[in-house]
Amino acid sequence: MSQVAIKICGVRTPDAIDAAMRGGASHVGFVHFPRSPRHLAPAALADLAPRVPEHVARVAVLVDPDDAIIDALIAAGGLHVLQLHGREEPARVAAIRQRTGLETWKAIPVKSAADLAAGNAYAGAADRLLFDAKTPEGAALPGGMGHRFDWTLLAGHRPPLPWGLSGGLDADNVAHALRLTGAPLVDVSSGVESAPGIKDMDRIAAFCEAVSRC
Ligand SMILES: O=C(O)c1ccccc1NCC(=O)[C@H](O)[C@H](O)COP(=O)(O)O
Repeated sequence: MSQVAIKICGVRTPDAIDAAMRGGASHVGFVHFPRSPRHLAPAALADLAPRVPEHVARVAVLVDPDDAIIDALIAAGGLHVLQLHGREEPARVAAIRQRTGLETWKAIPVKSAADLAAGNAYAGAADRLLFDAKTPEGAALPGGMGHRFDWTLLAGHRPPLPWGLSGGLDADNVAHALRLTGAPLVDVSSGVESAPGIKDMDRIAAFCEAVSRC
């Protein structure tokens, strides 16, 4: 049985949550970013969140959020984790973590080896780094685009805080990614969808199955 934690990100429907639960996901991610096909407003989150069992972490994915939207999402979603996916500096991450008392993750966009080092500045500010593929300049979204980075960059990298791997993962490549990186947590969105924002239950099952075999 795999010890690797699984986050299914960008869920918008009860059946996607149920599929993630059947697959043994440890985290489900709710995206709040109006330009995203996965965007959920607080009211929609409030409808969906109770579907997630208590032992599974509800993660809000946010881009440079202000305190008001953080508070609205926490009130709506009974959140366990805030995933900051914008340009939040360490001081802002630390302030959000301190103010909310929630586990706080910082996404680190990666294209080259130099990008990995940017994560080190978040030691003491964040609870976890999420190494994700850097999306192209001018892209509509800072994540959730199915891009991957060179996973060999992570071989031998020892981040100073817990971490996870994200970006372009799917059922066919996740075992390879885990062999190369040894990631303790994997995060997927597009790779378990049939179209942007549309989760595919069979792909969720296949992804979780592939991770569980590792
Ligand atoms: O998924 C989105 O639409 C999104 C929008 C704005 C900021 C972050 C977003 N997603 C972040 C995630 O956690 C994704 O799971 C991660 O980037 C991996 O996505 P994918 O490559 O599609 O698996």
